[in-house]
Amino acid sequence: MYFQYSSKVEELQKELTAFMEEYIYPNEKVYEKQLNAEASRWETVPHVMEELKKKAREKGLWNLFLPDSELGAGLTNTEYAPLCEIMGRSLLAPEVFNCGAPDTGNMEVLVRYGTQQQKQKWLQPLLNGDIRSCFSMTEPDTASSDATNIATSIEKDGADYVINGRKWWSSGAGDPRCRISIVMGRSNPHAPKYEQQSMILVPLDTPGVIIERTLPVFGYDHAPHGHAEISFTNVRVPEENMIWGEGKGFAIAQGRLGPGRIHHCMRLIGAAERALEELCKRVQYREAFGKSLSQQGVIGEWIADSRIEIEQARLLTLKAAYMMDTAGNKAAKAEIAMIKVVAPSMALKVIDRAIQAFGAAGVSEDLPLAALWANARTLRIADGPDEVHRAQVAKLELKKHQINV
Ligand SMILES: Cc1cc2nc3c(=O)[nH]c(=O)nc-3n(C[C@H](O)[C@H](O)[C@H](O)COP(=O)(O)OP(=O)(O)OC[C@H]3O[C@@H](n4cnc5c(N)ncnc54)[C@H](O)[C@@H]3O)c2cc1C
Repeated sequence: MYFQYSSKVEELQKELTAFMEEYIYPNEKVYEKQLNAEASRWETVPHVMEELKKKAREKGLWNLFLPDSELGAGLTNTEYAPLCEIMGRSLLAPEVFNCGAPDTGNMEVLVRYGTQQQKQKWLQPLLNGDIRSCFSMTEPDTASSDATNIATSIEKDGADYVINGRKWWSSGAGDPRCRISIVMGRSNPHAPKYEQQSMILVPLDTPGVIIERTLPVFGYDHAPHGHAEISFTNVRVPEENMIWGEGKGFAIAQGRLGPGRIHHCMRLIGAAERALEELCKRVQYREAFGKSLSQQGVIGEWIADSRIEIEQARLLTLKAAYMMDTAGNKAAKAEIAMIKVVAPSMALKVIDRAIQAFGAAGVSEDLPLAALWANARTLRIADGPDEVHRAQVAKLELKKHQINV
């Protein structure tokens, strides 16, 4: 095993860290202030965001997630992991580097499965950071952790498809720059179970698409990004909007969700690192009962456990990334499922200890900890709940040790 990052990655780590310190952390509060100064938190994007995007792009810190070197930075998953981790230290950062969800997953879909026309119309503006996108799979009325349940219909009608259904938790749909959704729905109800669903491109300004509301997460509205409930009523799009072909929804999901899931895990490690750093600084200057908090035995244990848990999660993330690079996303499914269980729980524990060490300040919005915790908690559900990933790991393990009964 070789644990050293390449010089290219080390250089990018340095540049990203410098950018975070100079531009991201000082602008977290500026972003919130600009958002709150608007009449509505949903209608405009704080101008500091576009300024930061411009700076990041000028410095070449742009589309780092895309392995395709003509379109992205040409980094492997293993190379991208430590960089994505740095971005995960702030909820503001991923978008600044055009590396935010769900756009990254949607761009990967278009790169892999899109037609030339789809790429020109939707991929290029996404790569440029000119528009944003959302992904609409989950439905309020179906248990969406099992995507075979997805009930939204996609019916062929002449040279069009007509979509009817209701989605929710379409992240990013609240953003005024969000123009397009990749919608998953049932196009072939009589086909075998895993060939019934398709993914289709639906511009959000198509008649019949209505954003009904956005859903807050533990009280955080995540404006202007948001998580939207969207109704689709007789929504008509041309047949060329179908991605790859009818019935390919599951096949695309396999390609899309692997990278998306591991990116979340990489960012969670960064969030945990930031929390641990804040904790360590705090406990050295804060005194209670005659000595600094760092001298209270239990706090030393929190610090040690946090460091141990972060390192474990990072190694598993890198193993998953390595498997994706060398054996492909499908072959890496056990590692992706494992890290998707490990990373959110690890981050929750580490961030929670930091919150505790800050006392009441820890749960306030003066610090980023509460928001980071809320975000990490959603990732035990979003992109598949823990239980489903554990079931996948168990299934693969049992397959390895099959006996005849
Ligand atoms: C902040 C956030 C952002 C999201 N963004 C998006 C998005 O952009 N696009 C999108 O389409 N969706 C998005 N989602 C939705 C998310 O992917 C789904 O919530 C998730 O897949 C679970 O589906 P469900 O909510 O229908 O839960 P259900 O399917 O109803 O499951 C409920 C619970 O049942 C249990 N369960 C399920 N299966 C099993 C099993 N096999 N064994 C044991 N227990 C089980 C689990 O505890 C699970 O949490 C987002 C969710 C959140 C919270």
